[in-house]
Amino acid sequence: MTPPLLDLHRVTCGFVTARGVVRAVEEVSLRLHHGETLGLVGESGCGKSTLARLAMRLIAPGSGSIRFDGIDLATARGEDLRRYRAAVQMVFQDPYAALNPRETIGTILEQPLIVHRRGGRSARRAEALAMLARVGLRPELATRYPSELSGGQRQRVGIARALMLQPRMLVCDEAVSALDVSVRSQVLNLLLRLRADHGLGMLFISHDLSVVRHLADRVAVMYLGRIVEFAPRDMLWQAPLHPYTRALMAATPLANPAAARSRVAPPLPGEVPSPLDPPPGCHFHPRCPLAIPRCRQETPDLHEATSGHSVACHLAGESPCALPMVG
Ligand SMILES: Nc1ncnc2c1ncn2[C@@H]1O[C@H](COP(=O)(O)OP(=O)(O)OP(=O)(O)O)[C@@H](O)[C@H]1O
Repeated sequence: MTPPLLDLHRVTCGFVTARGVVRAVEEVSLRLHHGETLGLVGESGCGKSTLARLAMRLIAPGSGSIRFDGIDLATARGEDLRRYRAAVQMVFQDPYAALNPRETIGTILEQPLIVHRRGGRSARRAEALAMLARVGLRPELATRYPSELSGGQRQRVGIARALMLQPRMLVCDEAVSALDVSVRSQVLNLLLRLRADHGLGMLFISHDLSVVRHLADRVAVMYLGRIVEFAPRDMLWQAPLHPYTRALMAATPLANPAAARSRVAPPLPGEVPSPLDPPPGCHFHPRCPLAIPRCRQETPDLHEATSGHSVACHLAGESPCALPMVG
């Protein structure tokens, strides 16, 4: 059987700080299949970027394992590591910060080919021009500098650069969050088209539910370092099971117009607690309108409530009808 493209198994990652250990990611298990887009949503600080950095092998987990196409990232060496590095690329939130201001767009696009020793000078230049066309940019832009481009054009360059090595997976961390609404939908549509053309797998991280709804096949909802719900996109929007997911949807009118009209679910009260000292039991219990004593003591497991739809909530499995409906 083909292994998943990305396979995280009980991954935990903490950061040691002067004030204690920040538990950024706790026991996260996720599988991303070939060609699939996995959306990862949650409020700021819940561990989304840490998960992206783990998948990019920029940091190593404290425990658990991460495999890419069967390759264990902790022990990968030589050819395996080289293959992984070419196959997994990242698109950043702020393309301006991610592009070298002193290099022309053409040179920026050629850089990955130079690093991976692919092609001669003229072949590289031709590939850079072809990639500009593929992301909807004019060839003249190859001689321009990042400062001469608009935000949308820069993000297209960021995407083009990520595609130069013909990767099999893109990690997009808030890739469209900095863009104006109209440019955002153009870039999202570009990503959709490229995904289809290249058969790309995508880990698509965003705090914006409407963006994830547009793009993702399956969605993982994260809260304070843990996955609290995981489901195919339509299933999640039709029947969100976790009170946190419901509250997030209610707080995002665009993600759920029905919820915007009739706010049955309560808005999200309070702030995300500190990951330096997360609440015991279910991390969400201090903000949960439905919390029962068990939620303060016992960590709910992420379990399959219906086929393909997992949730970590003591109440969701037992009496879904008790939960307020959104929309
Ligand atoms: N290098 C680090 N050292 C210490 N703490 C860190 C480090 N990186 C992240 N954190 C902490 O880990 C937690 C998770 O951060 P992370 O950036 O992964 O969350 P996020 O969901 O991506 O949030 P945002 O959308 O704001 O980036 C936060 O409390 C953050 O302050």
